[in-house]
Formats: sequence, structure tokens, C-alpha cells
Amino acid sequence: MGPIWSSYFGNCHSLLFMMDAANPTQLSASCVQLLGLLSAEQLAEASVLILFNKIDLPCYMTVDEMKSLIRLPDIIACAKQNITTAEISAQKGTGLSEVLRWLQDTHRTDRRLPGGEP
Ligand SMILES: Nc1nc2c(ncn2[C@@H]2O[C@H](COP(=O)(O)OP(=O)(O)OP(=O)(O)O)[C@@H](O)[C@H]2O)c(=O)[nH]1
Repeated sequence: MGPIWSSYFGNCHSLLFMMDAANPTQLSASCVQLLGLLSAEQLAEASVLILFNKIDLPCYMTVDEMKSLIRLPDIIACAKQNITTAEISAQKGTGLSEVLRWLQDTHRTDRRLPGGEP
């Protein structure tokens, strides 16, 4: 689906990017997709939440090891966007309240910006 994501960039204020924390073999491909999104001009102002999903499943790597492997701290430091990360299980509901809080906070901030909806 990656090649057509840019069709959905217009007027995008928040970006939720989900990575599979139970499948480190997809890490490098996910990282390439993420870097492509972060460098897209239309997403320069977006707030970004990177979700590590499926933390309920056993895995031979920790999320911290995955973050380190893709050099996520460097990516966050160099990105134009404000980037937050969260560890979740969409299936068990773990961490979803944090995601909702992020969405609320991000939306609230957007409305305070000039041009934000009343
Ligand atoms: N255990 C667990 N399963 C999940 C979770 N979130 C989604 N799934 C399951 O994962 C399956 C979908 O797999 P995904 O990897 O999300 O699907 P996909 O992105 O289309 O597949 P890939 O491109 O191969 O990763 C469904 O059976 C979901 O029920 C989770 O947090 N924990």
C-alpha cells in the first residue's frame, strides 16, 4: 500500500505509523517507509505517533532493541515533525488510552494554531 499513501497526505495533521513489534524481520522495510513519510513535504507539519503493536506476543527482541536497531533516537532528532512513540497491543487494548490521549492533545494543539478550526 505504501506507494499510494501520498494520495492521502492532503490536510493530514496527525500521522499514526504502526510497526509490528512481534516481527523484527519487517523492521528495515518499515523504517524505509517511515523515512519516506517523514521526508514528505505535505507531512512536514504533522504530529507523528509511532506505534509498536503486538507487544502481547513473545519476541526475540525487545522494543528498545528494535528502536536502537533502526536508530530511532537519531530519526526523531533529525525529523521536522514532533514524534512520539507508544507500545501497544491493539488486540488486548494495552496502551490504547495513551493513544487516545495523544490524539486528543494533538487535536487540541491544532485548534489553538492560527487557522485552526474554532
Ligand atoms: N496478538 C496480537 N495480534 C494482533 C494485534 N493487532 C493485530 N493483531 C492480529 O494481526 C493480524 C493482522 O496482522 P497484521 O500484521 O496487522 O496485518 P498486515 O499488516 O496486513 O500483515 P503484514 O503486512 O504481513 O504484517 C490479525 O489477525 C489481528 O487480529 C495485537 O496487538 N496482538
